[in-house]
Amino acid sequence: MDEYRAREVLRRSRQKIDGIDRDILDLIASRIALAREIAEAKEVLGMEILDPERELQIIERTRKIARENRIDENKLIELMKILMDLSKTEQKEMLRRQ
Ligand SMILES: C=C(O[C@@H]1C=C(C(=O)O)C=C[C@H]1O)C(=O)O
Repeated sequence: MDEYRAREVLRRSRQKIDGIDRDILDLIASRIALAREIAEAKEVLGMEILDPERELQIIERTRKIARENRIDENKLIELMKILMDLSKTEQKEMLRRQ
């Protein structure tokens, strides 16, 4: 790869990463919106916000996807746990505000 091409790859790849980051953040917002809906349903059903069995399923699915894509599985699981913590915080906040 010559220098001209390398600069082009850097510019284009960063542009794509910016688009992907935007999509990821939009998807996180959609995930939180769904979690808020789930919180309302759980309240009607008398269920706890925390569902350890469901979280375990999500973690196992994440582990599988990490392995398939050769991504550090502990890091990817850590990321999913942050997303789940975020959704539980938002669920609690939404029920508190009701
Ligand atoms: C969103 C839910 O509530 C909690 C948050 C979860 C999540 O962010 O995926 C999963 C299980 C629950 O601990 C749910 O029960 O589906």
